[in-house]
Amino acid sequence: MTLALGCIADDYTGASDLANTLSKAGLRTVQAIGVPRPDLALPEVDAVVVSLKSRSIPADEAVARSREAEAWIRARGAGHVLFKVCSTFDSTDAGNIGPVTDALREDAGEAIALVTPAFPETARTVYMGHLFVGAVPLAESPLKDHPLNPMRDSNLVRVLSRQSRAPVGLVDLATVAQGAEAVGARLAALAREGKGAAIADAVLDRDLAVLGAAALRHRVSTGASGLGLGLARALVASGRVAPAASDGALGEAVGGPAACLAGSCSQATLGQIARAEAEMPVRRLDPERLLAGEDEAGAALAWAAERIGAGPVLIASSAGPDSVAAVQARYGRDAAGHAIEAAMARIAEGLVEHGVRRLVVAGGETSGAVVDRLGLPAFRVGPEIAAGVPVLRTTDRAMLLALKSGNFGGPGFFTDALALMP
Ligand SMILES: Nc1ncnc2c1ncn2[C@@H]1O[C@H](COP(=O)(O)OP(=O)(O)OP(=O)(O)O)[C@@H](O)[C@H]1O
Ligand SMILES: O=C(O)[C@@H](O)C(=O)CO
Repeated sequence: MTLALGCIADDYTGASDLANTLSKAGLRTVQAIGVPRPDLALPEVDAVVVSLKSRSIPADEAVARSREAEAWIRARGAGHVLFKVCSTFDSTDAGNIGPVTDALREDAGEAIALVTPAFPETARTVYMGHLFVGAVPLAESPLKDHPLNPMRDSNLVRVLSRQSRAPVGLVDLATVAQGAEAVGARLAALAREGKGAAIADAVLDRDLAVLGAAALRHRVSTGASGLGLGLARALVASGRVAPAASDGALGEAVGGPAACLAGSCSQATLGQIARAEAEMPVRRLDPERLLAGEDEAGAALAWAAERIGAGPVLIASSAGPDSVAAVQARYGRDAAGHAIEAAMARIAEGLVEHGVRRLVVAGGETSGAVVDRLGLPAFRVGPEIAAGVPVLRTTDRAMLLALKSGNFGGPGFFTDALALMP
């Protein structure tokens, strides 16, 4: 298998978002969980998205895991590696977008890396290096209250500079509007000034097509699904990939009980859980009891076991910013997050033991914990439920999943997802 494009995603939901975008753009794509083992049989594809759980771990570990993924991808012939980060640039001053981009750029022998989280389809746009979420700057969006990486600065040149070894420049929209040659010239000029990365503006899909064409002339870039779209279009336009129709077919129905798990505390997910309360039984975990050592997971499983024969259920730990802040103040941010993720993973495992083969998970870290616990090696990409969220089918067993990034999906997401997961 020779890859046209290799991608390293810093979380599992982001990886499925990217796999969905690449597949819609005509690239035959597989999402692998972690660096694939040598004995993993993968179908013939144009692109592989290696999913890591490296967004919120120490920077040196994120760099080491990303380098392992990069070595696997390069050994399969990919000329370009895209490091997939969140469209809301989720990170802290300690990393991990800057350190991983620095490392991949150095390994590729490049002077500068193009970086853009723009994804207009989900209303993420970048202008003058400032990231907008819908109509508001990042720092005024709900991301300012993210449980793990509150985003309080909308200027990505500044954000990335604080995490990077080399200074960071800007490719502004006026340059992008002049086309890929102009972007290439600007990158070269910034590299001569000693910049190691450049935030690129983009507000429309046509800007992404320009950035994709410019990025493809280099061996590495960093961005969200929007840059993936640009790269896919450039690969097709260059004739390096013959576009495949993505028919969204995922084989036979799986059937049996279905369940949803939510660990995301994003505003979008909170609204989706509220809506689901009118549509299916919903159980809310009590984080205080869970962190105090009570068996909340066991109780939730017993609750689910009584109901899943009759229809889907939803189990959620999600809470609003005030109660998240209270739990974190008492138990610590990371300890609270990890304990809740571990409980969700245990619940997922128990649900599968009770016959669940159709599972919807909301939240990147939560999805990572669940997928790891279930030991799922790779997914094929099926129909799109909402922008950035496809149905996934495991390559090694008959199971359907949807891994939803916290902020994605419409108000009826859980029911919408299950309707596409027969
Ligand atoms: N009630 C709660 N109080 C404190 N932390 C919580 C609570 N519920 C969930 N968490 C933690 O908050 C974090 C949510 O992160 P997760 O990545 O799952 O969602 P997200 O950030 O909204 O999604 P994405 O990364 O896809 O945007 C997890 O570590 C989770 O365990
Ligand atoms: O880019 C996005 O917004 C998503 O794919 C994601 O990574 C959220 O965690």
